[in-house]
Amino acid sequence: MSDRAFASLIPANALARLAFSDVYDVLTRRQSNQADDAQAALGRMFVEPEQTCDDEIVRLRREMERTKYDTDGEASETLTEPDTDTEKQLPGLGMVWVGCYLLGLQSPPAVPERGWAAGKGPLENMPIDLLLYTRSFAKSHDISLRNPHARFNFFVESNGLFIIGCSRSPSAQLTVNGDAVTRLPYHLNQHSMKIQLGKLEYHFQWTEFAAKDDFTVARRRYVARALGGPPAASIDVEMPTPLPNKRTMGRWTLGDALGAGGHGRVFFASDPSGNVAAIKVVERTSRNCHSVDKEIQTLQEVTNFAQRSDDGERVLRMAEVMYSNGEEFSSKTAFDNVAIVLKPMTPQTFGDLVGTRSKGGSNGMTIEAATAFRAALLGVKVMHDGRWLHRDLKPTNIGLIGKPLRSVLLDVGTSKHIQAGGSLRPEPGTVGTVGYLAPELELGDYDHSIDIWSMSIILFELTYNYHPWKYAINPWRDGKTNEALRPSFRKNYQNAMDKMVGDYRNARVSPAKGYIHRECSMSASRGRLANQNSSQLAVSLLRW
Ligand SMILES: Nc1ncnc2c1ncn2[C@@H]1O[C@H](COP(=O)(O)OP(=O)(O)OP(=O)(O)O)[C@@H](O)[C@H]1O
Repeated sequence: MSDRAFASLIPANALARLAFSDVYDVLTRRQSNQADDAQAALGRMFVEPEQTCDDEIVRLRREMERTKYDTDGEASETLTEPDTDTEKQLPGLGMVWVGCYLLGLQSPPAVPERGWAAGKGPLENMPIDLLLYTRSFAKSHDISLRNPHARFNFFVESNGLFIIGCSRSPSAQLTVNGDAVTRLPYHLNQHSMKIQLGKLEYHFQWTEFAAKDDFTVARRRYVARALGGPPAASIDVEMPTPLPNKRTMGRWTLGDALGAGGHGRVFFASDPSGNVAAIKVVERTSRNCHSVDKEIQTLQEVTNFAQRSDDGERVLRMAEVMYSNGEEFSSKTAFDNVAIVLKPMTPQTFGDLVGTRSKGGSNGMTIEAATAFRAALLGVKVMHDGRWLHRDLKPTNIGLIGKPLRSVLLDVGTSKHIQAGGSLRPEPGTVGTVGYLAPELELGDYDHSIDIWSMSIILFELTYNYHPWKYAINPWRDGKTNEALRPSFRKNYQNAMDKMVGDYRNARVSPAKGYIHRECSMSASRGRLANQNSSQLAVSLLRW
């Protein structure tokens, strides 16, 4: 089999296997004088070097013989009582060419915009890329499909592969995994899928080569060149090759994990229409069911707010929630799964930007990171203008999507609405991530400036590629071990400030060399830090 084919279509039922063998016989018999299209179709067939005896085909042929005798008015033999002569002919009856059709970019379809056409052939006037059956086979086996019956092609926006029916007629039967496919593309988003064209059944399967980078690179080039798709560099979300071990939730098929947190795992997901989303799968138990329900309620409120006030789509939204055992948690079941569908799915996060150095050897963040940071601040502004506090900003909770990069605030399920001019009481241990949470979040009343604190630490990381201090526990929580870390924290904090102030001169000369605001001299005072200046640091970027 070609090691550069990205997918195969394997005849699954006896009729499809027999049709495959028949096509191969016909094409190889006519090989010397056949048209280029038929030659190309033959090249898309992988065939084992020797014929094999297929028991089901023996049965199929005998059944056909019997029906023929019946319709001809001759006495029929029952299938269970073959005579000895027929037994002797059995191996001959069942001998077929075994193989599959291959889809590969080195053998593109005759008309790339239409994709690989599958149907009856060979025909003089119409190129059929995947020859499923011949004209005479259709007649003798009563196959009435449209011609071509289906096509395979790539979505230009995402490079995902789809199949589409070629006729509006309800009799033009095409199903994938039992779902009827019409004139709308059906995304082939599972490693192995059952495709049925009338009486003919096939297994569609992605190959090992499809999981390699070589394939994705070649696919990008092909889609841009042959289909006039956007240049590879401007694809928002590129469809990954489906994984062999599939997991489905409703209409969604899950792919790789995008991240994991204290409350669940988040997966890439796609649906038959080619939509993509991030799905957070949370295991609900009697211990956490209230916090899960609370997170979903908050996600819904933030989504409602974002739909009204977030035109730039800078804040994550919840599209739907799926419950494995109904919305109410039942104490009879020890646990159930809740799948939260979130949009957009962002292929990257700020976690990927930390550590990327600007080209040319200068210190400081890249222009790309600076632009993304500014965009993230605008997202924070959208939330704050609507009196929402995010409360868990950190590099992995800020997604990046699109070209140019757009920043999206993720993990908004622990956000909190605040009254105008009001403050919130701390609930230590319930929200935020050590390393990014502002001291007052667990010490005293707090307001929106806790998000500015977190953004300032992210800014430091983007600029210098390391976190200014690292502790496993929060120095600003009550408790002896925690409090013992405070002198060390103050020292690290001061070092960070000194570094930033030292770089200030460069930053003023050229913003590309650093983003230190003149007034950014955060100082620790009486156990509570004045983060006013870090907020100015962030605000100054908004003006930049
Ligand atoms: N829409 C999305 N697109 C891409 N990645 C995402 C998306 N939503 C979440 N993630 C990734 O999954 C990670 C975990 O998701 P989330 O933060 O919602 O879970 P969590 O349990 O609340 O995590 P934590 O306890 O660390 O805050 C995120 O940090 C992010 O990297």
